Amino acid sequence: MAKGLLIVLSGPSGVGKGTVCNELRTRMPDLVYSVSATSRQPRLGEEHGVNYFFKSREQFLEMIENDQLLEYAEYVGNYYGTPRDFVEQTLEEGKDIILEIEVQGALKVKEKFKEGIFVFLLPPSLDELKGRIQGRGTESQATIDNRMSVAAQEIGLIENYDYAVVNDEIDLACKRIESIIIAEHCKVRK
Ligand SMILES: Nc1nc2c(ncn2[C@@H]2O[C@H](COP(=O)(O)OP(=O)(O)O)[C@@H](O)[C@H]2O)c(=O)[nH]1
Ligand SMILES: Nc1ncnc2c1ncn2[C@@H]1O[C@H](COP(=O)(O)OP(=O)(O)O)[C@@H](O)[C@H]1O
Repeated sequence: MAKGLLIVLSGPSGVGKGTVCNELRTRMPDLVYSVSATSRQPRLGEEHGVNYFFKSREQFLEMIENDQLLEYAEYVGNYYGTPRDFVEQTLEEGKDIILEIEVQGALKVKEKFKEGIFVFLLPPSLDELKGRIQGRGTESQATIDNRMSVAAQEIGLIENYDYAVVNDEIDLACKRIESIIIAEHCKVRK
């Protein structure tokens, strides 16, 4: 059986990765989502095992030690990482899986999975990006400033990606990503 496709969706904080992924879940029910582990505190409404596997820093370090993570990164003071077994198992079963991760982690995945499909989600502008983070109301001003400076560095690494998708409207952004996945399935693999 052919292996599934590994799709990596990255982009700055607040660009709409979570929103786009939620919408894709409805539109592409066969696409599997990788649930990451993190040492950050849950936000209101977030559930363990659904949004993230919430871990203490010690538990997270133990996962690194035991080689349970495909990649991990420290981002604005917290650890985030992709559980390895679930990804490998899903691909072996011939199913497509999407990882929503930041740029350092995406570059590490690229070293291991050259055949992965790397998609960068862009905001229409940096002002719009700041507005979206502020509008979400989940971060303090200091965290927002920090995330904005990380965002500028992240956008500078876009050349490592296969596709750039602007998230101007959710519907359009999802259509672009759906089209990419469909096209990748039609590709002649050499
Ligand atoms: N490297 C890596 N980054 C992750 C992982 N899970 C989530 N992230 C990224 O970590 C960053 C911060 O995530 P989060 O605190 O949930 O904030 P938000 O995505 O900006 O709402 C985002 O860019 C996520 O895409 C992971 O498993 N590995
Ligand atoms: N295309 C869009 N147009 C307007 N607002 C959006 C769009 N996509 C996402 N948002 C809003 O931007 C904020 C950040 O989105 P979110 O999905 O949490 O981003 P991320 O997961 O990349 O940090 C949310 O309040 C969300 O409703």
